[in-house]
Amino acid sequence: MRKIQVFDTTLRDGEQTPGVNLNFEEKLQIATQLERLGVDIIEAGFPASSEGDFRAVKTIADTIKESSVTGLARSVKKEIDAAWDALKGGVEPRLHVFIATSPIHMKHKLRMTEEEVMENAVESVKYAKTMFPHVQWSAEDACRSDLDFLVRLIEKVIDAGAEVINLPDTVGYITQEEIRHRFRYIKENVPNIDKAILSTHCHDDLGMAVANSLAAIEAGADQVEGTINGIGERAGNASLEEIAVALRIRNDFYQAETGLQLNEIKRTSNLVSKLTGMPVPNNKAVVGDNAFAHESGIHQDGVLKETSTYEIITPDLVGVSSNRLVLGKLSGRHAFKEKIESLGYKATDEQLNKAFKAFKDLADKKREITDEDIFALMSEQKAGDEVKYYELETIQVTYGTNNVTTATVTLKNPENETIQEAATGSGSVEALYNTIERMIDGEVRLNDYRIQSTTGGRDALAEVYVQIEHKGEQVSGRGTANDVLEASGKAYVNAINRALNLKNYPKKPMEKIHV
Ligand SMILES: CC(=O)SCCNC(=O)CCNC(=O)[C@H](O)C(C)(C)COP(=O)(O)OP(=O)(O)OC[C@H]1O[C@@H](n2cnc3c(N)ncnc32)[C@H](O)[C@@H]1OP(=O)(O)O
Ligand SMILES: CC(C)C(=O)C(=O)O
Ligand SMILES: [Mg+2]
Repeated sequence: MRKIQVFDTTLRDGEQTPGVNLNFEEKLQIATQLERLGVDIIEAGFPASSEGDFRAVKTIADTIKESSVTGLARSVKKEIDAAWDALKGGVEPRLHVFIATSPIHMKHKLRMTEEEVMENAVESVKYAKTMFPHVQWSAEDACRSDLDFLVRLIEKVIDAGAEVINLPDTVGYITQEEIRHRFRYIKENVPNIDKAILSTHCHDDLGMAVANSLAAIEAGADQVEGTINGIGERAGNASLEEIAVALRIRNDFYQAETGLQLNEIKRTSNLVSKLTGMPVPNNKAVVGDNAFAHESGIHQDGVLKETSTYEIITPDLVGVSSNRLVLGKLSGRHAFKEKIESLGYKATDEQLNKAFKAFKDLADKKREITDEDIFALMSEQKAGDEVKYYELETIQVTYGTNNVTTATVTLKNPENETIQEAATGSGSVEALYNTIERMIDGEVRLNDYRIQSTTGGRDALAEVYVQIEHKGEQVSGRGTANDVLEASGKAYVNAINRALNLKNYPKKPMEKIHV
């Protein structure tokens, strides 16, 4: 299997992300994790750009032992000197020096001719080689540069001592077909190309950075450059974690692999996200929160039967502890059953069907159903196995700071008749409970009332717990609903029914159980 060198530029190009500014300690922390991840080369910064970056590159070079550390410099002697000062204490110091080679950049930015660029590039590589054992040379904007100019230039730069030739797609412009053609053309036409390796460095302006990097690897690039989470200048760089995982999962196709410890990927991604303040989108490949989450019933059923039906990457491969079945309105019975069993509930088919219906009703109102929601729902279901003498049908409460609070309730009574009543109270819950008390047989004494939300978030369920005394029985009841008053009403009626169950109250004429 071909080995692809991984060149990580999270600390240099990644730091060029608008809004990202890593301090010295943060850079060192990320470099240490990159070393653990097993990247071959860490580009730690641009030593001549500031004192802070110089210090960070120097400390990283002096500290990191398992990866080679490099720093970027323009084709300018004093920047190469600064890079040497920062990098010389490291293991096999390596310089990354660059100059732009496209007509647009040469004419408008550098204001140099092809000959001047060539002379400058060769001189800077020769100069760097007087100090550095390893020199990488980059043709900035290579993917918009004239190919025959590049062929002539690369030959000379290799003769000057560059051992890595990087051909960046600086502005994220190229397509896969074109990048393959470029890399093959350079390989076939630069006479001394076997003295160097080719590197690819793609940007994501058209969302093709990873695809283009893989295409360049297909066409002979032996080094790939990118950043963790794809951060970087403008739309960012190629995501190294995506490339490494694509090479592993599709090594049947690419016949190439990196030496990364893939199970360090998630941890590295989290660290970079935290320290740069750049959130990872939930749907991001490999490291997004949803990368191993399954929402719909058909997918969940498939995954429960055999994960490979819908997962081409196993979560543990990239350091994610497990996949996640997200329960929501598109989930099916298999996933629901798996969830309630994992929470310790056993259910007959009939109980499962009832609970599943209640779950679907809830999922229609709530985006994601959490374990706490399932607990609440299942404890209601258990209560649901008892006879429901009274069934709450509708509640209407009018409350105003200057009005008397009034509740109107519709109930189904033990005779299966629908009855309605209204009463007032000093607050909504009191009005509600006064009303219900008027509608049932016997007095109710409320001993305890507690309310809590099952989860965080505005759409969390309210769970109400009550303790009452009714017909000489001390019982508790629970109710769960999106609305606090509905949950309060349900808890109260639930407790009343429990008391009646304990009393073996006469059965309803036609038992009808709602869930
Ligand atoms: C594609 C990339 O990502 S390249 C890396 C980009 N990263 C950075 O620029 C971050 C660090 N940069 C810096 O701190 C500063 O830009 C410095 C210290 C490098 C230079 O700062 P200044 O001297 O103030 O120049 P400034 O940045 O305004 O302009 C860039 C100059 O470098 C020249 N230049 C650009 N690339 C190169 C190069 N590879 N080699 C030589 N000169 C170059 C430009 O033509 C321009 O020259 P001019 O002043 O004669 O017009
Ligand atoms: C400095 C070079 C390698 C670069 O970042 C680019 O061209 O995108
Ligand atoms: Mg770049």
